[in-house]
Formats: sequence, C-alpha cells, structure tokens
Amino acid sequence: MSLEVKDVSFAYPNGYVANENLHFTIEKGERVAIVGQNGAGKTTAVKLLNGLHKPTKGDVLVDGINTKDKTVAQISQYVGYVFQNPDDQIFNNTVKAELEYSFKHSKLTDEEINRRVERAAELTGIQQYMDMKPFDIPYSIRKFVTIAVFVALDTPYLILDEPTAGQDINGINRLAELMDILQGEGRSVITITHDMEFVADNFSRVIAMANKRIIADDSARNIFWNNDIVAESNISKPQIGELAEDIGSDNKILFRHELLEYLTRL
Ligand SMILES: Nc1ncnc2c1ncn2[C@@H]1O[C@H](COP(=O)(O)OP(=O)(O)OP(=O)(O)O)[C@@H](O)[C@H]1O
Repeated sequence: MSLEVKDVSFAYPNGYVANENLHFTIEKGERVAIVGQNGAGKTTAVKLLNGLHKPTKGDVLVDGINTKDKTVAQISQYVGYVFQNPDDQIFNNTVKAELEYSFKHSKLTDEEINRRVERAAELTGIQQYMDMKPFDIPYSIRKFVTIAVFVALDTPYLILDEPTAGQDINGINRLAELMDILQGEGRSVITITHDMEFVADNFSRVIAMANKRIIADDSARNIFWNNDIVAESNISKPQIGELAEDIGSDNKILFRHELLEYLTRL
C-alpha cells in the first residue's frame, strides 16, 4: 500500500507548467516533508496526490488506484488534504457538524461515526469547542478542526499544508503527538512547510523542490547538511545545525543533544 507518483508533470489550464517529472513513492506509515522556495510547485504537487489535479503526463496511484479514474470525493476517502487556511475548508455551523459532514453518505452506523468523531476531537484537543460556531474559536484551533475531519474519516494518507502556521508551542507539540499516534496506526503524514525546525524535529524524510522539480529526496540530515540543496531550494538549516556548522562540526548535527555531545568531546 503506497502513494506512487510516476513521472508526473502538470500544467494549469493557462498552460503554465508547475510540476515537471515528479517521481516518488510514499509508503504507508511514512512521514514526509516537502520543502522548497515559494512557487516551487509544492502545493500543486500535493493537489496531485489527492486528485484535485490530474497529471498532464504520468500517473498518480493511491493504493494502486489511478487518480485519473476517480473523482476527488472518492480519492479524498484515502488522501485527506488539510488546507493551509482552515477558513477555505470549514463551512458548517458548528465544529461537531463539520466533523460529521464527511460521513453524510457513509454506511457506518451512527455509533461508529460518534466514536470516530469523539476520538478525533480528543486527539486534536478540540472537545470543548464541539458545540461552538467555528468562526467563534481561535484560528489556531480552527486548524485543528480541519485536521480532526480527516482523523475521524481515518484516511490512510494525510496532507498537512503549513500546519505550524499560527500555532504556539502547545499547538506544535500537539501536532507532533498526533503525528506519532497516526504513524503508530500505519497512517502516512505528508506536510508542506517552511518551518525547518518542525521538519528536523518530526520528519526523517524530506523532499526538496525547486523550479517545478524535485531536487533531492533524502533524510533530513542529508538534506540540511547539503549546502547546494539548501541554497537551490531556498530553505534554511535548522538553528542547531547552523550553530554546529559555525563552530566547525561536520558531523551533520541537527539536534541539541548531538551538539552537546560534540561539545563535551572537544
Ligand atoms: N491556477 C493556477 N493557474 C496558473 N498558475 C498557477 C495556478 N496556481 C498556481 N500557479 C503557479 O504555479 C507555480 C507553483 O505554485 P505552487 O502553489 O504549487 O507553489 P508552492 O511551492 O506551493 O509555493 P508557496 O510555498 O508559495 O505556497 C507558481 O508559479 C504559481 O504562480
């Protein structure tokens, strides 16, 4: 079971080519961060994963199913896409209704739907907001509402677009815990982010994009310690990595404990 992107290119209706020859596979349970300069084509690429865009060339297979053969509604049962801005996604009158809406045509029993909705609310920390109007709660919590929708739906693949934007440390920790739980259940999380600390702390695999293409698909350590890739994709090295480089370490340090260990050995 996997998400397979096979030599995919994509052009918008106006003819602008936003992705060229993307080729990668994401296995079930994997966590992958897609990073890169503004306009590199990251959002276009993830919209190909959930069927919002269909490849102009090549194929995207979701657990073996070609996205070209299915509707967005069908693919979104497998691949959940949480928009960068929750206000583009939320449209129900209460938080609870927003979570229940996706089950409108579901054959699941009411008990099962309730169980899933309650669990999703608990895992995302939104229980106390369930009866409120979404626009009466803070932006950072609204983002968790949109995540909870797909946690409840139990999609095997979850795409988070800039999940740390607008979150404080508690929100970021909650995201990290949630991703651990989802991964423990064999679900994949794919994120687009400009937050390199979040990437280093939570994603072992990183896909770096620049100018419509993938320029590297490697461990976070190898990506952040390759200055050519960092420069071409216009990302920054996480702070600890930068500090380690400044003091002359070439041990590919990314974490505080690694830096401390290195310093005590000097
Ligand atoms: N509907 C559209 N029609 C034509 N071109 C588009 C459309 N949507 C996006 N583009 C262009 O495609 C390119 C890639 O955009 P995309 O949003 O995928 O980049 P991104 O890497 O996600 O950028 P950012 O980090 O700024 O969100 C950009 O040059 C953008 O202007």
